[in-house]
Amino acid sequence: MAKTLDGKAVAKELREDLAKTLQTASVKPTLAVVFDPADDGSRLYVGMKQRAAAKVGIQTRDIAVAEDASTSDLAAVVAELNEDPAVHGILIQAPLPKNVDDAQVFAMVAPEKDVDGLGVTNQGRLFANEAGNYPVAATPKGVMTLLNHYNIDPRGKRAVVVGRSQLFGRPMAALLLNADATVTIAHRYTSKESLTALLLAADIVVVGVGIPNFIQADQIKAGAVVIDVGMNLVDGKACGDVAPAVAEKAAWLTPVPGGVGPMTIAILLESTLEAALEQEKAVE
Ligand SMILES: NC(=O)C1=CN([C@@H]2O[C@H](COP(=O)(O)OP(=O)(O)OC[C@H]3O[C@@H](n4cnc5c(N)ncnc54)[C@H](OP(=O)(O)O)[C@@H]3O)[C@@H](O)[C@H]2O)C=CC1
Ligand SMILES: Nc1nc(=O)c2c([nH]1)NC[C@@H]1CN(c3ccc(C(=O)N[C@@H](CCC(=O)O)C(=O)O)cc3)C=[N+]21
Repeated sequence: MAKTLDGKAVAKELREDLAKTLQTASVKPTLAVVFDPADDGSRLYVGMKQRAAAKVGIQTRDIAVAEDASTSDLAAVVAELNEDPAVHGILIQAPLPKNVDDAQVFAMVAPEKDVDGLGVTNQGRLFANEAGNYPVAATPKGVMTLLNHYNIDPRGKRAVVVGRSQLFGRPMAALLLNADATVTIAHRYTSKESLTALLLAADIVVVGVGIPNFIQADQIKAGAVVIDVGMNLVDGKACGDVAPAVAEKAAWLTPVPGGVGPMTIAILLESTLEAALEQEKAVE
């Protein structure tokens, strides 16, 4: 039976450390959250992010986007937030309304306020494995933090990332590559046969496609580490992309809920604090 990678517990520790740091910090960070209130998921996740922020001492500012907003409407919103010295971090919660190109909006965020690391500058730094501190997408960074917590070192391991979005798959693959894993990315055009062959050879599998039970037990090598990033609502209950029976094959598995989700939120808060501290240093 797989052991649990307890994201909920690790995230709680992280948030407690942050709260402690913030008690004596010289700055009170503010995170602006740009989101589509008509999207059920966004309302739910943004609410969770705001509550977690308030608990550690990070202020949030909501910017609800109108249903008929365009990319250029968003450009004006983001430009204003970029200029506002009271805002330290800007989160563009995906997906935005249908007429908006999410990637274009990610790219408009000033790199020093891009706490989710989704803009081209910060993604470029990640892909170049640039040294130093810069924000990295919270979900993949949360996965790396969780692996590190359990002393699972990707170096020399065969890792398969399923999904290639800007939010998850691409930065996940870059982080694993930077950590010296041998990385393969699978996506919609990877045949089922190829995917199964890749998965059966993988030591570390990280899946985020948004399809319940997408990964089955007979596709997983005995003893593999399996990270379930998927977040699906089935009959009102959260479930991931990995079938429950995978727990009988894997050595380690993240639960849903209580795995990657809470890590994503904790890392976002950590990146917001880091951005605020950097910006304060810059004006001194
Ligand atoms: N727990 C958390 O903190 C987070 C959870 N999530 C969850 O992770 C999942 C993915 O999110 P996100 O990346 O934003 O979603 P996207 O819809 O942007 O991307 C989905 C990815 O899955 C790939 N895909 C779709 N169908 C298949 C298939 N049949 N075989 C292989 N690959 C496939 C797509 O491939 P292609 O590029 O070819 O279209 C795409 O790269 C969702 O369930 C989301 O809710 C996301 C972010 C954070
Ligand atoms: N710019 C941007 N950054 C994101 O990080 C981002 C985004 N856009 N768009 C949508 C996805 C989704 N996402 C989640 C975060 C936490 C949970 C989470 O904490 N989930 C709980 C369960 C929630 C429930 O019970 O329904 C858990 O896994 O334990 C889920 C999903 C962040 N995303």
